[in-house]
Amino acid sequence: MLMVTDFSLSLRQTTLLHQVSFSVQPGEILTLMGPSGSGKSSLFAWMAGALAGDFRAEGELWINARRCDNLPTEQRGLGLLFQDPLLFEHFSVGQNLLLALPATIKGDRRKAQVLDALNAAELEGFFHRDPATLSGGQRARVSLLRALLAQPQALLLDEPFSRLDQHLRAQFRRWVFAEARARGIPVVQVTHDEADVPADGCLLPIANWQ
Ligand SMILES: Nc1ncnc2c1ncn2[C@@H]1O[C@H](COP(=O)(O)OP(=O)(O)OP(=O)(O)O)[C@@H](O)[C@H]1O
Repeated sequence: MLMVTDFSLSLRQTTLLHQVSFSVQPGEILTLMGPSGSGKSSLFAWMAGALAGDFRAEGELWINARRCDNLPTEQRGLGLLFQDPLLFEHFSVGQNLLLALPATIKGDRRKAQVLDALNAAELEGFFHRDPATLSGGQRARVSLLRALLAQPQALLLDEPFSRLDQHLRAQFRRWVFAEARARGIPVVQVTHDEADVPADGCLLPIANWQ
């Protein structure tokens, strides 16, 4: 389970968010929606341990009963998906995915797991592909595989569907949510599009404070 308690965020003298709390069960999808500039991406950056700039943040982040807000990013166990998936462009698709695997997976099992994941994502034959040659939908799927292969405790989605055309968007969204449910991963997403909110998901409005 992922839980945020009493999260407050201010930027210089301005309070952006005041005591926001939520929890997300395994396989559940929580959607944060709110006006531009209300602090949604900054909340994500704080959860990921990457809040920079002049912000002041308070609150607690718990992931599977472990307090994480004081841990370095790499120890939080979060998978992240953004609007513009960043891949290592000088590595192949397969190498990008191998890098995501935990060190506990050894030897031949590493490549086998990556090949299985590519097959499951209908990307068979893509192991040696140069990321620069991928379509938007293929790149999105590779970025999700990369997040999932790292065996995350929770997934944060910051508008990862918004750059895809409508058909691909619906398809990719279904796939992301199905994977999260099947693996019991709690998901928090930020979106501006109500179509991204699953019928059985929860919606948390983030309003401009004050
Ligand atoms: N690095 C930064 N330094 C200073 N101010 C910043 C920085 N990043 C964002 N801001 C400001 O902080 C506020 C919150 O920004 P944030 O990106 O979290 O909002 P958001 O709700 O995600 O907006 P959007 O829906 O437009 O993505 C905005 O007023 C923004 O201009």
